Amino acid sequence: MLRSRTKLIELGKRQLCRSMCKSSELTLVEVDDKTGIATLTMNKPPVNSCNLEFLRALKSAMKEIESNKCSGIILTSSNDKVFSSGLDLNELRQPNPERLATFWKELQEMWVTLYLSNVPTAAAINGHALAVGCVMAAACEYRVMLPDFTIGIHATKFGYVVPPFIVNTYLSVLPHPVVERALLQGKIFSTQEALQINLIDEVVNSKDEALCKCADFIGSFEQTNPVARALTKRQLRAPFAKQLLEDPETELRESLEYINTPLFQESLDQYLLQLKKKNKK
Ligand SMILES: CC/C=C\C/C=C\C/C=C\C/C=C/C(=O)SCCNC(=O)CCNC(=O)[C@H](O)C(C)(C)COP(=O)(O)OP(=O)(O)OC[C@H]1O[C@@H](n2cnc3c(N)ncnc32)[C@H](O)[C@@H]1OP(=O)(O)O
Repeated sequence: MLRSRTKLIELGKRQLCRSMCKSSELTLVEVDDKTGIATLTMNKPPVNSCNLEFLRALKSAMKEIESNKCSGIILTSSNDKVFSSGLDLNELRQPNPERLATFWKELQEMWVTLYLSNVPTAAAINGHALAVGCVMAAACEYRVMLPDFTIGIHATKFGYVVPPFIVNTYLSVLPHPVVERALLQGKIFSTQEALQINLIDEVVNSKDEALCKCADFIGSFEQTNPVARALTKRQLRAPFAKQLLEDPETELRESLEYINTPLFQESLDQYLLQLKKKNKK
């Protein structure tokens, strides 16, 4: 009882000393004056699907947080049912070649920025986290999730070949056989299942609790040297990012080629129809 009250007081304090840093329409950044932790809230209605502008806003917010010497990043959503629905599928459908290439480069850069961020990163997953939504959470160092939501990469279910950097994000969190089965089945996990396979670290009952846990995780590095921590993280993660760092053009070319195939475009059309139909029922 005493412990939970202390927690609540702590939570209150944290909320009081939170100050606005910089916001765009698509992202909201609040920095806690005391801890230096930045909460980056995704705010692209209705479901935080990642179009070009949103990917840009996310990357730029993360870079800004790093350059302001914040002590860590908590990634979360302003939608209380959806963390992120992944890529905006409209960017992939009958695409304008130039925009698609720019879009895909932004995806690569946003991923590298988050995955190799110098500061500790934590995801407060307060809703469904699908496909690239799951990838963003998995690219963080710590994940805490609310019950009764879903998380996973179901690309193969609707005709997507999973690109290597997405495979690698899973591989840095889960053992190879688990990744293989999950990606080949296009498996979407419930919160409880995600906990069982360690795709997430903890389950909590509210967004405030999720933010608190993430802040505690970031606080656990207080006694470490930030430069040594950042370089060690980079050393551990660089092998998974090697291909994108050294040869982003090949990944870009392969992805664009694939997205433009009739096979991909047809399955995308069907998938989008299903999504819309669901709402008309
Ligand atoms: C060598 C290999 C090379 C290349 C491979 C190429 C590509 C593969 C790359 C990467 C893998 C894939 C990455 C992705 O991220 S693809 C995105 C996949 N995401 C989804 O399938 C999520 C679909 N959405 C949902 O399941 C639900 O919307 C959700 C559970 C998130 C929320 O449900 P809710 O009931 O709350 O909302 P809805 O009414 O369903 O949605 C509101 C509104 O938004 C539209 N919507 C939803 N998601 C998307 C999306 N991802 N893109 C675009 N639009 C989306 C939905 O249709 C609704 O629209 P409307 O009916 O007009 O209101």
